[in-house]
Amino acid sequence: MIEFEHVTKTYAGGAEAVSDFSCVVPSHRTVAFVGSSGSGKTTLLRMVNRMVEPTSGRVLIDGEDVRSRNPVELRRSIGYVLQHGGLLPHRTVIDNVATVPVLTGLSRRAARSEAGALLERVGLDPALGARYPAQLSGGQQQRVGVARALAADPNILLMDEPFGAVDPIVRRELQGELVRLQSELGKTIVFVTHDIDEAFLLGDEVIVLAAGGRIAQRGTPAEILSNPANDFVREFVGADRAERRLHVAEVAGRTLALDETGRPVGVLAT
Ligand SMILES: Nc1ncnc2c1ncn2[C@@H]1O[C@H](COP(=O)(O)OP(=O)(O)OP(=O)(O)O)[C@@H](O)[C@H]1O
Repeated sequence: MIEFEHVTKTYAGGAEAVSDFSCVVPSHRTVAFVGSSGSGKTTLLRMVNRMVEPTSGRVLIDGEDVRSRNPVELRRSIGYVLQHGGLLPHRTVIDNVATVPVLTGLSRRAARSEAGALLERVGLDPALGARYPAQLSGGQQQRVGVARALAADPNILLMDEPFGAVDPIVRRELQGELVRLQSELGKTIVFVTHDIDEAFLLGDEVIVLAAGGRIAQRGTPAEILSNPANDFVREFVGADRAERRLHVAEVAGRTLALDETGRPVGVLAT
């Protein structure tokens, strides 16, 4: 479980990027932080692995203040996936995935063998392990990024717009893979995105952020869709969803449009 307790962040010379933010990310669940550019999503995510220190407030993992943890060890114990993979360009794919397990004491041979299995787990042909990152497509690189984040078998995965730089079709594929992986692995995931559809698809709970890391609304996708808290959320949620194969169902007295996976994608006017 991750707890943000009244965290605030003011960067040197800047305005408050996050002000008085509190939330709980329960173990084995995915919480999606969604908001437009500059709403403080990345700042919040990086507080978890101490890449950003809050100006005030604290972040706890399983009840322990992250400030009491050694930052290097903390980062090695948490999976982190970035928009551009963050892969080391001069190392092969297999060695990129094996890096952390080697650092934590596994033999190179054992780490590579594990890395091969992880590549398969994220839907890649292990033969791609011999390539360098630049020799992979954007979608394949993101899969490697996920495999690398899983390599230390972390309880927590931090994902910062991990599918933001790939085309919409590959993006859908990667989202589907993550849903499948999460149902097998049950990690505690904080997923940052500016795409509300992605947040609804992946988040057990969604936190809609306004400027300054202020919470505009939090809830399950169905709660937010059936009852947007204000105009800001209503506008954020109201994108065109006509291309989906939809069906309707009654939830909490409202008629919701659900997509083929049963996820709510809109409220029908009555
Ligand atoms: N190192 C920094 N120094 C000064 N200001 C910063 C720094 N990092 C972020 N900021 C500012 O803090 C605010 C929040 O930034 P943050 O990256 O957390 O937002 P975000 O929601 O993740 O945005 P995006 O979707 O564009 O990545 C922005 O106004 C940004 O300019």
